Amino acid sequence: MNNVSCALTIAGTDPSGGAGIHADLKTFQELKSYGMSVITSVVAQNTTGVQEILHLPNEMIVSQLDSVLSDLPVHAFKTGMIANTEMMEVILEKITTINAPYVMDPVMVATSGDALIHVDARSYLREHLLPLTTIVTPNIQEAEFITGNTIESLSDMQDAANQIVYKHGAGAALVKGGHLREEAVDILYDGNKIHTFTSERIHTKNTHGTGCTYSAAITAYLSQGIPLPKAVDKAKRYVTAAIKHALPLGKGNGPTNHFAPRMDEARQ
Ligand SMILES: Nc1ncnc2c1ncn2[C@@H]1O[C@H](COP(=O)(O)OP(=O)(O)O)[C@@H](O)[C@H]1O
Ligand SMILES: Cc1ncc(COP(=O)(O)O)c(N)n1
Repeated sequence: MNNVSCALTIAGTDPSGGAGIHADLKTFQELKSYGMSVITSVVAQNTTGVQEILHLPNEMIVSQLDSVLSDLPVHAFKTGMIANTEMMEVILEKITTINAPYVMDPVMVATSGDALIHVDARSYLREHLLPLTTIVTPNIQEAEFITGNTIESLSDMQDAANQIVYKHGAGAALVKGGHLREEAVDILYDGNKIHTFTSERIHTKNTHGTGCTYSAAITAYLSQGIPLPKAVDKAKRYVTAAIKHALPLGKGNGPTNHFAPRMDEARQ
């Protein structure tokens, strides 16, 4: 098979299959990019929350990155959960050698409310990793941390997206308003203009892994050479269908459904 698009995720695990590496690989597969993964932390979690976390030694993270980078092409990559500053430092050194779009999901807290990264690591992420990105995809809470400002309206989201690019050096910023208004509105600033992506709000508690799914879909489309903002537009459709048909599995917040976007497309 020629012209295969290769997408890499660097993130933590979710044995219940809804978030992290698992959501990323399912999304890459559904969108027809070849998926690869480097695991940062093994997370015992499910739809109700996080039970335990084991961080892999930094040497093992580097070793996994070397295994991939010495042997296979990477056409786009994303980072998710990177738990602490030391881990960020070793990952930074390796990813600066990759010549491909970089999507950062600045994961800080899980949908369940459990902290996924050390508080100190947030500043390192903002100061050192953010300037390397092609696009960063913060939710409101993460955008508030990055900018230091409260976000309560669409115009606050636009200001935050602008600031994340101009002041903090991201290539582009997609501020996700999933939790803000009746409609699910996301604001993208790509360095040229503001783009708005709106979908209906779906009344469901099954939103485990939505942020991972969205950023993985953007990564898959970028790996295929689709430019921003088209890649975001297509990814927004993917995640909306995945939430609309989210699976009522588990006792807490159920996972997104990766078969759903394909089914929706087939119906059109
Ligand atoms: N209930 C919902 N209905 C429709 N779209 C949603 C809903 N919740 C979140 N979204 C959308 O899902 C995507 C992921 O956003 P969000 O849930 O805010 O990310 P995170 O998981 O990082 O908190 C965004 O496009 C957001 O607008
Ligand atoms: C390993 C890992 N990474 C990220 C998330 C965030 O998930 P969500 O997409 O629901 O914010 C998670 N729960 N676990």
